[in-house]
Amino acid sequence: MIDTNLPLTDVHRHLDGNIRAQTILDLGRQYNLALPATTLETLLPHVQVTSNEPDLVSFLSKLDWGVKVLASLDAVRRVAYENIEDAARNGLHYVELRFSPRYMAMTHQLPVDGVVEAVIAGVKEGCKTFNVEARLIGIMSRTFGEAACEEELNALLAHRDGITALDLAGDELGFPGHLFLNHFTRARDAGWRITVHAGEAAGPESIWQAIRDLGAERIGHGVKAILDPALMDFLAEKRIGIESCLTSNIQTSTVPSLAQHPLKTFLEHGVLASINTDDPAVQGIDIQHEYHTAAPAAGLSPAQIRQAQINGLEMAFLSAAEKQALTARVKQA
Ligand SMILES: O=c1[nH]cnc2c1ncn2[C@@H]1O[C@H](CO)[C@@H](O)[C@H]1O
Ligand SMILES: [Zn+2]
Repeated sequence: MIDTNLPLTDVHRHLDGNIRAQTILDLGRQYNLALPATTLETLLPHVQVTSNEPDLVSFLSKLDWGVKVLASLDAVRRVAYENIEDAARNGLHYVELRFSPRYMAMTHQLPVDGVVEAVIAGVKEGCKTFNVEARLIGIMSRTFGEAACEEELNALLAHRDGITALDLAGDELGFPGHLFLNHFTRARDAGWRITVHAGEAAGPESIWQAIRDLGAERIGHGVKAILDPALMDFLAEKRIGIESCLTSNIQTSTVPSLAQHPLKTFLEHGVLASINTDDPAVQGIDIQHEYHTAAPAAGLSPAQIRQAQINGLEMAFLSAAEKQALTARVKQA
């Protein structure tokens, strides 16, 4: 199902939603932290989704143990490095990793800009070791409000050259996009690309708002676009990328079943949509599962799955020359 002559990408993957359970155990021991369990088997239900959660916010609480063990900047560097190792193991040639530095810093009061620096360093080292190409997307966690997001943005801007784009994630219903207009103006002024989690918990108006007011060139999830025919046309015409995450949308109860997922309709409508993971370690999935199991269950034909793979590269926050170079490297291999 995956075309091995084409780059395999994942452009929607949370670095801090992809901390290995084994690493949570290791760091808990290393820093003498109280964890809810002491073996991998008994820890898993606390750090992984075992059955679908009733809503997005319940799902998101599953990420908390991963960041609670980040007791030092070394720990942050380790999880960043392991994210690249995992990407390589999953067969990814290119990955965009997004992370919320203030969320990662919160439990142990790490310096937020230090977290940004440690993530950049760990990813850079990983890319060299594992021959994976990566870009970083800074997340503002909307769940903590406008002031916290400003702090988060300032820390990201302190390392602006190591960051490619800005995103807004967390509780979409509780903290709508209009609260963050100034934040996104600053991000665009810094020359960053923009993607926004929208139309996951809230409706199509949230997607319109992300595009028109926040400057989003891509949308995370965008599931609710299906409810608005004018928006569907607009997305297709303007080549706005939709970062679909199939299994995630089931686990958050955003979509009742894969058979009812709108990705197939997006592709039929000519929308630039791709297949991505979201929070693979928390979800207990990887990109291979999304292509080989979730996509067929969502009704995608082999040709549509291939189109989604092509779209993933087109949507990537890379220059045309960088995309060409990546394609050439994969063909040669
Ligand atoms: O599927 C999702 N939808 C919305 N926000 C998410 C999702 N997965 C993770 N985060 C949020 O992203 C930040 C960590 O990178 C956290 O704010 C987490 O709650
Ligand atoms: Zn996400």
